[in-house]
Amino acid sequence: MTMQQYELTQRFYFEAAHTLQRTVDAAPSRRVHGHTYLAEVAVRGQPDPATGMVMDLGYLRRALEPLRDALDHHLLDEVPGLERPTLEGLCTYIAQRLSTTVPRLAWVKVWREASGDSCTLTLSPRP
Ligand SMILES: Nc1nc2c(c(=O)[nH]1)N=C([C@H](O)[C@H](O)COP(=O)(O)OP(=O)(O)OP(=O)(O)O)CN2
Ligand SMILES: [Zn+2]
Repeated sequence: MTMQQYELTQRFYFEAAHTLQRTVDAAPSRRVHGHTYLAEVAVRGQPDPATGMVMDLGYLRRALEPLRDALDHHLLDEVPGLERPTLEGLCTYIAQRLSTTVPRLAWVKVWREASGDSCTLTLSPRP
């Protein structure tokens, strides 16, 4: 029988400003402007027989709190450790920040509901 894998997810949102250097819509993108972002992270695994949980969601929520604090109402261009203020950069940043505190991270998704833009970073399982 194949081993069953569960994905446990937790979502948060943040409001943030940024500027972007790009060739499409270059002038408005260079100006400081803001978006409402949503981010979701998934942990993959099997429930611990003792608890029935892959991971306690309370633990995951606690791990996400400092991340939200670092991003919400910030100018993303100035957030230490966030190399690019793009959806891709945010996925990388969130994955890196969680890598030391959240085991078995499966993917990180960041999106903007209003425009329908999203990026998902899929993390390969550690050998
Ligand atoms: N690959 C990526 N491309 C773009 C990203 C990104 O994170 N990754 N981000 C942006 C911008 O943040 C930008 O503000 C969105 O611009 P745009 O697609 O032009 O949409 P807007 O709603 O801001 O523009 P309207 O002209 O109001 O529709 C761009 N690209
Ligand atoms: Zn933008």
